[in-house]
Parts: sequence; C-alpha cells; structure tokens
Amino acid sequence: MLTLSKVFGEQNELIPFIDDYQNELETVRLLHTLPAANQKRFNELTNEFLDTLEDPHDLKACAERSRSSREHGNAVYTNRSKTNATDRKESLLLACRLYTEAILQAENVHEELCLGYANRGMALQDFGLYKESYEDCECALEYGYPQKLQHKLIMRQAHCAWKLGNVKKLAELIACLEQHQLNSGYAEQLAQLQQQLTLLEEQQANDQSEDQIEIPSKLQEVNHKISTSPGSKGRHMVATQLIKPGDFIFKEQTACFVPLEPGLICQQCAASVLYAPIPCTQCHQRVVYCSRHCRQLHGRIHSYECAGYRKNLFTLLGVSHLAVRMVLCYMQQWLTDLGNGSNAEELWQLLMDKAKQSYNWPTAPQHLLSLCMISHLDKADSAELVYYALSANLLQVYLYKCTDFYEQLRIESRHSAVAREEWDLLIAALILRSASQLICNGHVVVTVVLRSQFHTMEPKLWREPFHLYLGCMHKFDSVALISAINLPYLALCNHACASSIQLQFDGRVVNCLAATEIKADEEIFNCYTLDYRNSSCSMRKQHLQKTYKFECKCSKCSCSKSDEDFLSFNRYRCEFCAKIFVPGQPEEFKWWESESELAPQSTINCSKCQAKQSFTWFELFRDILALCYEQQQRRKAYKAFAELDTWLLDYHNLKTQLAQQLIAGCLTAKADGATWDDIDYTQLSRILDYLLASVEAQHGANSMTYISNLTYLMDLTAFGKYKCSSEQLKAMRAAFNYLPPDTKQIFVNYYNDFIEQRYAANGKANANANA
Ligand SMILES: C[S@@+](CC[C@H](N)C(=O)[O-])C[C@H]1O[C@@H](n2cnc3c(N)ncnc32)[C@H](O)[C@@H]1O
Repeated sequence: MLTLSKVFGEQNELIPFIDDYQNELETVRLLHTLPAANQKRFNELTNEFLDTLEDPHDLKACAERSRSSREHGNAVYTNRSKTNATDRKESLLLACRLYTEAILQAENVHEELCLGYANRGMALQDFGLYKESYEDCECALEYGYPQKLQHKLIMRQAHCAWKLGNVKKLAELIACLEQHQLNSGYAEQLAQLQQQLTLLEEQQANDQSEDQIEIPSKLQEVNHKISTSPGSKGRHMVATQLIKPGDFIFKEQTACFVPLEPGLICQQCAASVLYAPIPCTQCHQRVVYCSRHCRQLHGRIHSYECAGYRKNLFTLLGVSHLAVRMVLCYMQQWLTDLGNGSNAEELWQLLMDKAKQSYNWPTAPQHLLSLCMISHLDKADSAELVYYALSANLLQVYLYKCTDFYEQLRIESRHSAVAREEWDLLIAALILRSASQLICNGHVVVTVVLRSQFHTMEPKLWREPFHLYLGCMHKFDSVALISAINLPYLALCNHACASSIQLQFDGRVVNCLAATEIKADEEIFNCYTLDYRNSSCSMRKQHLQKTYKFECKCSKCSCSKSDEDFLSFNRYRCEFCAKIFVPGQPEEFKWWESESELAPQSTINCSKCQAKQSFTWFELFRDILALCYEQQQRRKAYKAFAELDTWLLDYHNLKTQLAQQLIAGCLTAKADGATWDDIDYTQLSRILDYLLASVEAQHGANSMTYISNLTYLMDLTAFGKYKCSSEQLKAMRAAFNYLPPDTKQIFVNYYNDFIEQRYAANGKANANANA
C-alpha cells in the first residue's frame, strides 16, 4: 500500500538536493527537469498514489445502511408519544438524527437519499425547524421523490413557508397545490393555508404602511493605518488615535477558508450549529452545507475539490489544502489583466510584478493582498522545502488528472498559447507560494462548540430550536479549532507576545476589536503563538523563529522578568522541603498531559532540594473525579480539591484544569440524574469562582476558553444557586458578542430563558420585600 510518506520519501531520492533556492517557480521546475528515468518514476509515483486513494462508493452497502437507519428512524417517529410533549420532542430529535445518518450513509444512492430527506423534513417540521424542513423537502424533490407523492412535500413546504412568514413562497406553493387532485384531508389543509396566506398578506400590507426608518450603519472609524516604511519588521499596523478596549478596529471578509475536520461546519458560510446537514453525495460525507443555497454558492470551488475529498487527499496535506483553495479562489482574478505571457516564466514574472506593485497598497483587493503576503521559503531548511514542493506538485497533478480545472482555465484565461506543461509549472508554483505564505500569515478560527461536536441532535439537549434545557449549557464547554482561513489584511499585524487585539468571527468575516488600550502611534499587535501567560519566553522564541523566522523583541520578551507571568501559573510547593519551586525543563510544565503512564512520577524534581515529587494527590484526585456521580465521592473531591492548595499555588495551571474537570464532571452527573444538595452547590460555586478568576487571569475574559467556562456559571446561575452580581451578568452578556452568531444565539437564549427571568423575578421579589 502506497502511503504519502513512502511516496514523498522515494520522490525525495529522485530529485536533486536543493541548495540554491531562487523562487517557487524554479523550485517546482526542478521536479519537472529530472533525468528521464527519474522523471518517469517520479511521475509514476504521483499518479499511482492518486489512483490508490480512489475510494469508490459501494452502492449496495450504502443503500442497505441508509435504509436500516431510516427504518430505525421511522420506528422512533411512529412510536413518538402523543401525550407527553417532552418525550415526543426527544423522539423527534432521535428520528432526525437517524434520518441524518440515513442521508449521510446513502452517499449517492438517490432512491435512499430522497426518502431520507423527505422523512427528516417531516421530523424537522414537527420540531419547529421550518427552514431546515423546507430545505429537506427541496432535496427530496431534487433526488427524485416519487411524483405521485410530491404533493405531500409541497404541502409541508407550504406549511413551513407559512411558519417562516414567507408570503411569496407560500403563494407559489398554494398555486402549485391547487393544480393537484387532493384527498379531503389535504384539501382541508390547503384551505387552512389559503386563509393563512390572506392573513399574512394583510399583515404585510400593514407592516409596509409603517414608516420605514433607515438606520444608518455605524460609521467605521479609521483609527489605524498600515505602515509600509521599510525596516526589518516589514509592514505593520499602527493606531492613528487612542483606541479603547473593545473598540472596533477593522472588519475583513475572506473568500477563502477550509474546515479543519470533515463534515464539521458548512463549507460555504462556516455555520457550526448544523441541525440538518446537507452533504455532497460524491465525497463520502466529508463536505456538508447548512443549506442548498450554500451548496450552490460553493459549487464551483467544490467541483475542483470533490474528487480530492473523496480520496481524502486534503487531510494528508495540512496547510497545502488552504493553499490550493487560494489558487482556486483567486486564479481567475490573478490572471485578469495580466498582459501577454506565453510561458510559465513570463506569467510568473507578470504575477510577481503585480505582487510588488500591491505591496504598499494595504487596501488592495483580497486576491492582490494575498499575492503579496510575505513568505520565508528562502529560509526554510531543505526537508521543509522539499515537503512543500512535493505537496504542491501532488496537488497540481491532482487538479490536472482528477478535475476540469485546466479546462476552465483554458476557457477563462486569455493565455491560450501557453502549453499545458507551462501551466503545470505555474499552478504548482502558485500552490507552493500560497502554502509558504500561509505558514506565516494564515489564521485558525477557534470557537466554542458542543462537546459531542458531531451530534447537534444530541438527546436531552434541545427544548426548541436554539433553546437548551435547563442545566445543559455546560455541554457547550469545548473549544475547537474549526477552520484555517486566509485573512491577508489581518496578517499585516505584526506579532507581540501580548496581543492588542481580540477577534470575533462570523463565518467568513472577522471583526477585529481592541483587547487593550492602544495609544495613538502605537503599533497594533496580534499574537501568533501561545502568549506570555501561557508559554515561556524560550518556548515562544523557538516557535517564532522556526515558523515566522524572526526574533521577538516585544516588551514581554525583553523585560528582565520575561517569564514571571508564565511561571506564576506553575508554582509548586515541594512535598519534601516545603519550599516553593517552578519546573526547570520545558517538558515538565504540562506533565499531566503526557502520554506516558510513568511521566508524573518520573520527571519532576524540586529545583530547590532536587527531590523527586510523588504527586500521589494527583492520582487520588483523578480516581475520585471518575466517580463524581456519587455524593460521597463528590464530598471527597471537594476536600481533595481544597487540599491541592498545599501543593499547587495561586492560579496553578493544573489546579485550574482539575477545577474544570470537577465542575464539568459534576454537571454531567447532575444532567444524568445525580442529585445535588446545598453542600454541592456551595462547594461547586466556590470552585467555579476560582476557575473563572484563574482562566480570566490566564486567557482574558473574552477568550473562547473563558466563554467555554462561563457555561458552568450559566448553569449554576440558572439553577438559582449561584448569585451573580450585576457586573458578572453584564460581563457574561458582553462575552457572548465574541461568539459566532449561531452559537451566540444559543447562549443568549439560555440567558434569557433561565437567567434573565430569574433575576427579573428576584428583582421583583426584592422590590416587593422592600415595599
Ligand atoms: C503575518 S506577517 C506580518 C506582516 C509583515 N510584517 C509584512 O510585511 O507583510 C508575519 C511576518 O512579519 C514579520 N514580523 C512579524 N512580527 C514581527 C516582529 N515583532 N518583529 C520582527 N518581524 C516581525 C516576520 O517576518 C513574520 O514572519
């Protein structure tokens, strides 16, 4: 079996040692100008590898699996309770989940797909997800739902259109239904919908008669500029006036991002709360959309990537996936107005001239800003250079062999005289260049997600769409890297180990806000690595040098106590000499995350008396944690947690992590039926105070890590056992603004459903008591 490492290993043997780097084009050219026998073998390896990855659909197995899930869903749906509303909702959600499985498993078996969609649409409608239900009916029709039953779907769509208040659609669907021969039951439903249409039309007429007030959009203050003055730091962002914490600095929208996990987020709009994912049927469920509209908008790009997803090629290639996406997104614009080039070299030169001209033009369109992002390939070591060059070659051959990208290029480009081999060189060089730029300019989107990421339809979670049950907020306590994204304007910010900005992502859009006060003429910094509170100066230096090729001289790195903040989260008391110490070696810092069973006992010595620490308290605590659904064990855990103070000082990293695990474990146990008493509430509230203060000190109150821990505060407050101050409530609501819109909606709803109401009621009770 050919693997990527085998292929790249053998190809590396066939190519010359690259000791004189010139540029991306010349590097790629080396792979195309090998001695004949080497070239033949080199090309064979690429082609064979791409062929090996082909993974055809087993249509029979797909159909069987899909049918079985759908039938299971049907049984759950049919047996839903007619009397108990909560049980009925649970059945509907379980049925939806099974139907989703049926849709994913069907792959491209249309007979199964259309039934899966039709049935999921029915369950979604019953649950109140009308937009999704409408979409599913469309999908069922698209995949060939039997004609004689289509009126059922149209009726469902009309119902959804009514619920969504979409007059135009409702009118169209009613007109369509009027053409059908309907039995008495359906005719009655149609009559009701006709009445609803009249009502909606009247309502719409009234709404329109109200004065339409134009709300002017907030003027975006220009409070910064890009300095392009030459210097070792290159271009950078500078404040032109005082910017206060939370102030808006700029907004950037990208044409180009890739999800980091298959099937996790919508490929077009990056939505992460997917109740009813719509998969591409051709690439083994790896690409999903939140709607047909998103699927259509992403159609052109996906047509070039579908085969790659089917082969699972992109997960093998890391940043080069985003690089090829950049080429797919921007190629057309790059080639426009390019002048006359007849070969790769001339076209490359024209493109590089374009990049040079755009370098001092920070408001240039995105494709040009991207073209002139800096890269450090000239400083890469040979192994790194070869790896990225081989990846670029593989992706270029993929585009030629497995997609119609070249065909489109021929139609769209004015450079018809350019030979195919020249395009090969140019495309591979552009992929290589994009990858090398992304290494030091790309961004990763981090957000709060449901713990069981792939199960939006998790049982006992949703009361209604986007409304959780009481006590379920903590299930959103995970932080995940969801996508890699190209944001060339944001990339103009240079690095400092204390960031002056805070990012808020909304799909393809990023809003950049000030995290701290930035004075006029001060540089605006982003932090490219773990910041000064979460890594030592030498760890940061090493990473920045290796990846970004510069030596950091920021205020945190150049002050005399450059590790003071970091070490403050890592102070121990020695079990033997009782003196306070901090670990001396980098690998000693997060020893509890080590894979090795022996790591805790074997690695940490007190730097004062050199005694090896036993950490028996750690093992003890971990054992109790596993049992925290039992009241007695929880009591032991609270005691053990209090005793950690002896060994772990201040806001120790490990103590923070154990506090988080204890609270999460107890909330999970409660959600699974364990009962808490007053001691539980009091102890957990105390531990939570510690946790939040510690996370705030280490990550800041608007970070995703902090917001993920806020979910515990929200649950405890919603239970009525934690008394939040009004400042805490205000800070909680403010932090929600940093979440992507779909997730934010869930947080805000929970706040309104269970917290706001409680405080409003308490306020009233207090007012009455005072009266
Ligand atoms: C994302 S880019 C920042 C914009 C870049 N200065 C430019 O001109 O395009 C990252 C690169 O900028 C340079 N850089 C960023 N922060 C720096 C700093 N604090 N000191 C020196 N160079 C820095 C490094 O070359 C780094 O690889």
